[in-house]
Amino acid sequence: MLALGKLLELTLAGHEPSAKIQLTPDGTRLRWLDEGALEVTPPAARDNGLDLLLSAGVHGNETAPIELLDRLLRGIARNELHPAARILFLFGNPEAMRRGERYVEQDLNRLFSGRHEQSSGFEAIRACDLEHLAATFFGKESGRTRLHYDLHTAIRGSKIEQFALYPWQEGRAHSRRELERLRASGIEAVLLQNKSSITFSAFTYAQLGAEAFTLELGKARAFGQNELVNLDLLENALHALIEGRDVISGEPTLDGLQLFSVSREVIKHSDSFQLHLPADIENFTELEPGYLLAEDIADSRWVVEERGARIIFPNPKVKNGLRAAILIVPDDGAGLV
Ligand SMILES: O=C(O)CCC(=O)N[C@@H](CCC(=O)O)C(=O)O
Ligand SMILES: [Zn+2]
Repeated sequence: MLALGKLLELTLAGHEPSAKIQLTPDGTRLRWLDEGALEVTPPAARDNGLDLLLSAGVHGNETAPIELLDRLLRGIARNELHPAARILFLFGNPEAMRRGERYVEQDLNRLFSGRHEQSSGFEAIRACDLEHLAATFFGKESGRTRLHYDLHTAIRGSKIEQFALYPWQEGRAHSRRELERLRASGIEAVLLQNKSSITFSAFTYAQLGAEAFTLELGKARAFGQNELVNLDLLENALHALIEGRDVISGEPTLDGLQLFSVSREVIKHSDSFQLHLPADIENFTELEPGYLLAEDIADSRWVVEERGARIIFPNPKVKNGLRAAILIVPDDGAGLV
């Protein structure tokens, strides 16, 4: 296998490859760009016009998606997968990956869309670098298709194991076609965002015009302990995307895909913040109207008012000013185009 196919090994060891460019026997070019960043270019005759950004390890302890990208890249480097798409592989936070931690100083996935400029330190620099890598990859050329999957796993268990978060931008509708493809990739639910955000997928969606998603693929575990996370459907879909084959076999459908929208984000404002949920509560647990969800400074209270409300990503340990949970409600998909 070509040495650049071992991007994960190189990244975990903190090594730069001696050869930065390599060619597979079928003429695919691999180019190392930066720590944890590798561009794949198919031979011109096979290029189908898709620019596919695949990222994982934005949270360093979310290893199942990191291992998935490693398998894909090794498949390309072994000449087993034959790309028709241009691809940018990114391991988001190499230092956190080496430490097996979500982040080193601060959550990298809260530093995009310029937020890194108001901050400093390791993750702020990396967010700036990732923005540049993504912007350069997608380039200025119009007429190509831009797609970004930012792969994650969640801190806690979930009633719905594999789900997507679809960013939002003023004046832009969510695409039914993209959701049909996600459904065919094993994604069971999609959360349609309704305001801008400072995550990586929100950046590529709103600033770079890509179709972009955060994919949550099960519970975070250490390297080598992901046998309970079944990514077969997604992996097959990514093979198809990479090789320019249809992901959807048969009639496209949204049947079986649950849609939700954000009702409210619970923001932690102070050290007095208290979240009134059991520590082991699962994502997508339903909460009854009237339930006292959280309390914070100056007697502020979060009481559930919505019918059919569910909770995701509850985390009272986030830094002040950040999202400590999301209350979501079912969505009928009327806004899809
Ligand atoms: O399990 C949790 O509490 C967090 C899981 C996680 O890392 N989720 C992403 C979602 C990003 C998005 O909102 O698109 C995150 O919080 O960064
Ligand atoms: Zn994550």
